[in-house]
Amino acid sequence: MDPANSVQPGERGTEHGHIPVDKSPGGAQENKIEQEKLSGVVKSVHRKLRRKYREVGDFEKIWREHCEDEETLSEYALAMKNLAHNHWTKSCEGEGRIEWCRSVCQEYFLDGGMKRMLDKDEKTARLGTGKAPATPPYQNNGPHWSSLQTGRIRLLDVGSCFNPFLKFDEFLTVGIDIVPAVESVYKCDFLNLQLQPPLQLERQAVDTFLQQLRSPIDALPAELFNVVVFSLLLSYFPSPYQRWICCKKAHELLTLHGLLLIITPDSSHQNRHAPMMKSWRVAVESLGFKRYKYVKFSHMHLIAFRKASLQTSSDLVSRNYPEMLYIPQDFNGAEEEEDEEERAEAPAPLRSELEEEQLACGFLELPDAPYDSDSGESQSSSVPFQELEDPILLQS
Ligand SMILES: C[S@@+](CC[C@H](N)C(=O)[O-])C[C@H]1O[C@@H](n2cnc3c(N)ncnc32)[C@H](O)[C@@H]1O
Repeated sequence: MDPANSVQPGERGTEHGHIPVDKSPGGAQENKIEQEKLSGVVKSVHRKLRRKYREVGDFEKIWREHCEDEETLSEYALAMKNLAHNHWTKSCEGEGRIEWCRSVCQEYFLDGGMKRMLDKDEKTARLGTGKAPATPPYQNNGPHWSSLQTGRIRLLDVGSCFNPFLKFDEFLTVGIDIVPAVESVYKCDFLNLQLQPPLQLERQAVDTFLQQLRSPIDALPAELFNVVVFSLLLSYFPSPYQRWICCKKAHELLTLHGLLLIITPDSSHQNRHAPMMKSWRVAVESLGFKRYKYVKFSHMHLIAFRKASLQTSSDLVSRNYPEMLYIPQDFNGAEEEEDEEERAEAPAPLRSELEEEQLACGFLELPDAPYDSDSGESQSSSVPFQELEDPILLQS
């Protein structure tokens, strides 16, 4: 039986559908080979997109062709689902990106985090002007902070693949993907999603609207979601402009004070790509967000932004904000990509335990970044959900 085709935990109405991983010595070896094969499929799609972007330059054309390549897309979707369900269970447990998203939402919407942030904003405004704002921020036209304690948190998971949030009752989850790996995810190209005026409906009616969505989704009303998740999405795109379009759309789709959760792969030490993270922060905040949380796990950055304003302030004439959403691979030349391709095709050398762990996180690591055990020890597994000191990002 192809494990990727069996019932999985992300499916509507199913739970605990994990395929047991064969832990016998021979089985472990086979698992490893299988895992390498799967992460190879995923990585090669990313590489191919980057190569085409380098050669052709027109990201819209490349994207159109990519979305028409159904064979590659289906292979990718199956590989991704299989990796997540059957191979990332043990080694990456401390790296639970989905659990991190869940805990941030819990703290922000249900345990008073949003109220604390709004009180802080009010205090800052008071200090700035010397008087209290005419309307306290949480009584503006966004949702009253306490109203989110009833009702479910409306969550849009972009690039959902296997719908990992569906199993959590506190969310009314809408998973979208260009190639859904499970039936409960709606087919939708977020880059080309049309935005409509916001619904003028009561909460209950909005929930009903969301529960009645049908695949494919081509358009959605603005200000519909409390949370938008980009988990391992932005690095899929070869162009920073595509990442920018996504963040801008997320801003429009969120209710005031809603959260944008961005998870992006990076296996290096926290400080190695700190300038990149700072650059992302400036770009995303220019859209009307404020950073709420940041944490570095050993294989990824996890950032929560809250929509602090309905307006965006990005003046694209004075600063090239889209370019600020770069990733290290954007600067790879053809040669570096070819080297990577060759390395991927070469027979697997013997690996240390550490390298095995990195492999378990498959395609996550950035190409030039050696794993740094300091970061793993001090930032990840032991305190996975705590905000950690982030000296560089705090400097702006
Ligand atoms: C690396 S996978 C991440 C899957 C999942 N979010 C996770 O964290 O494991 C990236 C996913 O984004 C999807 N994707 C890429 N571009 C997209 C777009 N424009 N609209 C919707 N989904 C997209 C891909 O098909 C793929 O399933």
